[in-house]
Amino acid sequence: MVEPILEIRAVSRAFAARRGLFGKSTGVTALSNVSLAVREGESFGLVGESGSGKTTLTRAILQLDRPDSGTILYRGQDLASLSARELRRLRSKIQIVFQDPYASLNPRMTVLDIVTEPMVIHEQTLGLGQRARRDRAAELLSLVGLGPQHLYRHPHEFSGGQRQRICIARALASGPDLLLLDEPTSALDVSVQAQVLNLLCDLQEKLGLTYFFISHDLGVVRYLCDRVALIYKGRIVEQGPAQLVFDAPESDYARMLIGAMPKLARPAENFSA
Ligand SMILES: Nc1ncnc2c1ncn2[C@@H]1O[C@H](COP(=O)(O)OP(=O)(O)OP(=O)(O)O)[C@@H](O)[C@H]1O
Repeated sequence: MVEPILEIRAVSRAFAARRGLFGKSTGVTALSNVSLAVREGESFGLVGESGSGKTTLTRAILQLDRPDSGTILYRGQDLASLSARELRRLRSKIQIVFQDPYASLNPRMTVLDIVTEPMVIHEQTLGLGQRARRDRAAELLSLVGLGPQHLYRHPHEFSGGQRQRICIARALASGPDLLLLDEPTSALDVSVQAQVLNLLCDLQEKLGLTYFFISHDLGVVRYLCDRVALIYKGRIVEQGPAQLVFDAPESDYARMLIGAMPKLARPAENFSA
């Protein structure tokens, strides 16, 4: 079998007890024995309601937080065993697009500075000089449907959808093969959501990207993802091919989620532009 690009093996993470009402200690188990594998070139959806552990897992994949136990492997390499240099290189291969394109762009920076910033951070790996970085930024903008005339503008001059395109261009700047998409369309109008989702599909096809798509929106996940895992209170309650999970859910939680969203029946109608 082909080695997964990303594998999560039995990852658990608890957070220290907080003092609750009446001085009672309350610990939080954010992730409990989570295992999943993402195959190269696929879109894998992680679906769960607020507080189910999605952000904690994402932070662990990005090495911003360490699990208490378990292993995270990128192309078979245990992230915990990498040297600082190897980790830097790895960070150029795994990038993230956040939910809110308004909050995730520095208003004082030009689009050129925003899109070239990862090229500067990963200069050792990419070896691009200033001129090459500018040319690459223009190429990336064109790839996401913007033009070179946008390079010297600031984020406030763009719509939400355009800002998310800039975020996607920035995420692609270091040449990643795995994109973590953290609710990338949920802050956008529905019509714009469809355009950004279509752009993500096109980019995946053109660049052979793998997507780890984090969402609580089952319609979006059903539209975009090949396989899906449902997470509830830090545990994976069901995972498998998206069609199977949506058409014949096995767990009560999956049935409840899917049953609560009747408009999902024909997702293509909702999203085709
Ligand atoms: N640093 C922390 N300290 C204490 N508890 C935390 C911390 N980070 C997360 N938690 C708790 O861990 C659980 C999982 O949180 P997490 O943010 O991973 O969920 P989520 O699925 O990403 O939610 P959302 O969709 O709202 O972002 C929650 O109960 C949360 O309160």
